[in-house]
Amino acid sequence: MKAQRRKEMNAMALGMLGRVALSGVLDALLLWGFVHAGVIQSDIALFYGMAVVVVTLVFYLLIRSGFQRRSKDPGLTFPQVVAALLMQTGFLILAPQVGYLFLINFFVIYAFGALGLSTFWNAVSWLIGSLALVLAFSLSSAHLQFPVSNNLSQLLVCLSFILTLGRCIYLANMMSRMQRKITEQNQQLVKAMKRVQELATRDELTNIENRRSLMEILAVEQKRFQRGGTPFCIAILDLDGFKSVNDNFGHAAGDMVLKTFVEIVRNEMRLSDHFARYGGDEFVLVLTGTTVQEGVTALDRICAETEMYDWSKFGKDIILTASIGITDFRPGESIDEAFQRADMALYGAKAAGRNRVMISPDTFESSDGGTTIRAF
Ligand SMILES: Nc1nc2c(ncn2[C@@H]2O[C@H](COP(=O)(O)OP(=O)(O)OP(=O)(O)O)[C@@H](O)[C@H]2O)c(=O)[nH]1
Repeated sequence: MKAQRRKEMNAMALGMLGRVALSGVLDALLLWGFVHAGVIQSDIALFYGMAVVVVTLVFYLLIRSGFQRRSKDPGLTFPQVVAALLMQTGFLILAPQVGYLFLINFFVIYAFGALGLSTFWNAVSWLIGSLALVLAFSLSSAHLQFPVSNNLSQLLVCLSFILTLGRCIYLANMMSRMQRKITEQNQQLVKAMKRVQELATRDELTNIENRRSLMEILAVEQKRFQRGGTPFCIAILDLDGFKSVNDNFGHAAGDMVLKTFVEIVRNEMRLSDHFARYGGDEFVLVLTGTTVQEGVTALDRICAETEMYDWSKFGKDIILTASIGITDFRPGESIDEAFQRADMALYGAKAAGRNRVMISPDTFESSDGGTTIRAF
């Protein structure tokens, strides 16, 4: 993976170097035009062309050698910027007759640098460029010219501006494409993180909270209870005879039953309640801000809805009911203690004939199909 990434980085760096070389060749051709227009000597154009070839070759070999792979600047952007600045400054001093051409190249060089350099290294390259300019102006400002003395040189000046603008726009466009790509990657990352979070906290089959998430929810509710005394109840819900659905109609039918039961509960619970799959056909409802009596009313409705539901669409003659044990959370106790009480109440509901809500032992009440009865 790392080797692949390095290969990609190297290919990108070489691609960029190719573009820089092409830019240098364009300048060499323009200079050749100025030779024909009688503005400069041919050796300046020749020398410029050779400098482009040598600098490109040196950076090509350096990037290919891979010695910079582990550095923060694997594409050698900073050395390339400095080399280009010094080269333009050198030719500004050597050929001030076409000095404007080397000066406007500074814009292209800094646009190139902005693609890959940090703020610090951009500032350093700006400082180096500024010092080089001071040197160049102090040595050759008296001879600096804007060569528009004949038609050909006018045409070449116009062409050089067009090409420079084109190169700046090209680099700016590259930058905005890179930014778009980064934005897209960030969005994908956020999506992936959301998915990971979902996988960690959601039950895959029913898309409600899973056991792990339930424990976190209960810990939060416990703290809230300890701080402000906001009451909450824990109810454990279990389908009666669910195993026979699997055995007689297959796992897929069993899955549909579980999903449907979740929908029944969701229709009856309040938005502030939490619903989790504890495992298999066992579910937990955390009823917040609710007393046991209030909770029982909602749970009775769940029992009634489950009993009335037409389960036969998942398998001939399926009849399903739910047993539920409920307890309130009490001061000073642990989640485990409350949970055990709810579990005992569920056990009581099963033992008392199923299809009912049973309130935890020391509350001494249960219900049967909506009718509250004493059971403990
Ligand atoms: N289809 C399906 N079945 C599951 C899943 N997870 C657990 N089960 C099955 O659910 C059944 C739960 O067993 P029990 O709790 O004994 O089922 P029951 O028949 O409802 O028993 P009682 O609660 O005593 O009425 C087992 O057969 C498990 O294989 C699941 O994700 N999908």
